[in-house]
Formats: sequence, C-alpha cells, structure tokens
Amino acid sequence: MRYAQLVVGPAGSGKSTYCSTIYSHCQNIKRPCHVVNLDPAAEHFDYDVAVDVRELISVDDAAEYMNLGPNGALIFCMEYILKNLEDFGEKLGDFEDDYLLIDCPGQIELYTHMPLMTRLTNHLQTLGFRLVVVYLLDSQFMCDPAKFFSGAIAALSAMLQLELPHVNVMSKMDLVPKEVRPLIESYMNADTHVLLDELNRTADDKRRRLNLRLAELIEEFGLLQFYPLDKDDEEMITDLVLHVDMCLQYGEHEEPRDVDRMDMADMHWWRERGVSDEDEDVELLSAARVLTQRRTWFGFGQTQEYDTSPPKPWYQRHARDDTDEFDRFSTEERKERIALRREMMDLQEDGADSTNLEAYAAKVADLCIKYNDRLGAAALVDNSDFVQLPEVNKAALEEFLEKTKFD
Ligand SMILES: Nc1nc2c(ncn2[C@@H]2O[C@H](COP(=O)(O)OP(=O)(O)OP(=O)(O)O)[C@@H](O)[C@H]2O)c(=O)[nH]1
Repeated sequence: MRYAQLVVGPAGSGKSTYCSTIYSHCQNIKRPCHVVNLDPAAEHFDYDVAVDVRELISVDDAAEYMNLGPNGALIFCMEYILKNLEDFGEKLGDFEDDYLLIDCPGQIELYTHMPLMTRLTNHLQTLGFRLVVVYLLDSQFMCDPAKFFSGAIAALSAMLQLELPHVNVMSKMDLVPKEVRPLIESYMNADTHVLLDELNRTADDKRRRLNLRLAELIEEFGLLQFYPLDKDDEEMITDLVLHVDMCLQYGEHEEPRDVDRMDMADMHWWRERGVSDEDEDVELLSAARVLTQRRTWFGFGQTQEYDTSPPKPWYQRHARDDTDEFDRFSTEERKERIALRREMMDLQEDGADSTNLEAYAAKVADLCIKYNDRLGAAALVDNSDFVQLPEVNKAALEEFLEKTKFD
C-alpha cells in the first residue's frame, strides 16, 4: 500500500515548511518518505525533492518562451501538467510502499477553478495510493473572526472540491502572541458561539443573519476542526502525524513481523515514539497500552474496533488522556497490568469459556480498585454484561466509584 498527503493551502501558509518538518519527523521515526514538488513556481527547498514538476515545466520557462506574465505563466504550466499528467504520474509510481508528501502550489484557485487536482488524485488512486488532504492556514491571519470565517470557508471549498479525507492545520502557532491564543484555540475547535459574539458586535441585522447561517454550517458539518502546528514542537508534530495516519489508515494493511499477537495500532503508536518493533519489550509495552486504553482489554476475541477519534489538541490535554496515561502508572502498576494482559492472551490461546472470562474480569476489577482507576472502573461497570463481570465485583466497583466521586 502507498500513501500520499496532498499539502495544500494559501500562498505562504507554510506548506513547504510543513513538508520539511514532516519529512524530518519521518526520518527520525524511520518511515520511508519522499517529498514531491507540484509547484512550477517553487524556488528552493531545504530538503531533497524526489520528484519535481519543474523538470516537466517551470513558471520561468513558460514566462520566457510563451512571453507570459507570472499568473498567465502559472495557468499555462497547470494546463501543461494536465496534458502530461500520465507522464508525471508515472514518476510517482516508482515508489513502492512509501509515503509521499506532495507540496502543492499556493494559488488554491488553481484547484478550485481547474480540474488539475481532481485529475491528479484520481490518477494516484488508480496507482494504489491512499490519499489525505492536509490544508494549512496561517494562524497569523486568524486573529479576527471575519478572517477565520473566510479561511474556514476556503478550507471547506477545498474539502468539497477534492472529496478526500481532510485535515485542517493551523500553522505557525509559535508566532501567536500569548494574549491571542485563547481566541485562536476557540477557532481551532470552531467554537461558533465565541465567533458569533465577536462577529456580531459590529454587524447589522442582515449581516447577523448571514453570520448565523455560516456559523451553523460550520457547526452542523463539524468539518472545521484545526490542528495546531508549531514546527519546533515535537509533541504537536507527533499528534498531527498520528491524526493524519488515522485518516489514511496508515499501516493497517501491514502484517505484524516478530510480534504476531500485537495490535498494529499499538505497534504504530510505539514506533511513533521511537521504539523499534524489533525490541522485545514492544510486545509488553503494547499489551500494556491495550490494557490502559480500556477498549479491548476485558474482552476475549472481542471485535470492538480501536477508537479512531482524533487525539485531543494540545491545549485540551489533561492528566487522564488515554495516550498519556501509561506514563503516569507506577512501575508496579505497569507490571501488574502487563501480567494480566499476558494472562488474557494465554487464555485466548487456550480458548475462553465463561468461567475464565468471569475470573479475568474480576481480576481487572480488583486492579482498578487497587490503583484508584475510576475511568477503568466506570468502563468495566458500563460493559459489565458484555465482559461477564461477576455481580460481587460489579457491586464493589460501584461502591468504589461512589466513594471516589468528585463533587
Ligand atoms: N515561525 C514560523 N515560521 C514559519 C512556520 N511555517 C512557515 N514559516 C515561514 O513562513 C514563510 C512561508 O513558508 P513556506 O513554507 O514557504 O510557505 P508555502 O505555503 O510553502 O509558500 P508558497 O509555496 O509560496 O505558497 C517562510 O518564511 C517560513 O519560514 C512556522 O511554523 N513557524
């Protein structure tokens, strides 16, 4: 399976910088990755470009030979690429099992007015690529709600035009002054109440109705969540890559290598954190993570899927975030959870019946109480029928939840 991110967004929004940042991140995590330049007007890059559209045609050549101005030359280039799409696509076809970052031109009207991107994406799909659009918006221009609305609608237009999984990114977060951050954060979640209040301050009745309709559109379709990006914040980059991977379903086709019982999502999670899958501990670590995630830990042969909801944005993270939780456990708790998970795996191999399922669920319940794990306890009680939790343990968990309730 091959994967590609189409990196789009207005001029100067940070597309090339994004490609450079993700390219370095991929190198660090040992993921094969190549950058493709689709911008005939591009000038220089601080990374190796594997395929460059300028080898086919560049704006400078078009301007010189066709005697065109900069915009006319760009349109000419786009038409030329369209006519020679098959040749260009062939070059992209050289990469097996790889991950491409396609750095697109900044003039987004080129895609909304011309069929280039749609034709290119269709072609890539016929070559077996799984695609995601990463749409960048510059946080610098998002310091007032009217600009946010126009940026969000441009993102929506690209989303509708390209009809592909779509991730919105708010770039250059490091440049946002502290006092403006709360406002930007509210935009990133498309908090329409905040936006409307701001927008309506100076609007007349007619404009207020328009603002309301636009806000409803944004809210109703839930399409406009933005992921923050500060190119120097490793954690933000990891979160974003993880989210894009979920949209791409990256890695789901792969066969596990050394660790045949491990969930691929776990392996991927650890790889993202620099742990090699040749490392024996990965199986243990992953097992522990499954346990901490409380999604699949108490069932035998349960088909419940991983929760693929996007990781929480950095500003919403709190101590009980699932993905961070493992790090909070004491060594003793980790060991016990790992041991229990191993026991469950052995039972799975021997064949689970209702007696050992009950015994297992009872042990998990004890562990929740022992380590003051309210979230796990609540999940277990909610799924008590499904996991065949014995009544006595269910009652103990309910008592524990009642006793440790926050007011
Ligand atoms: N401080 C900061 N600067 C950034 C960031 N991302 C991009 N920039 C700067 O913003 C400017 C434009 O970035 P590019 O990556 O060239 O933007 P682009 O979207 O590729 O531009 P075009 O291809 O011309 O449309 C450059 O000066 C970058 O150094 C960021 O996260 N933080």
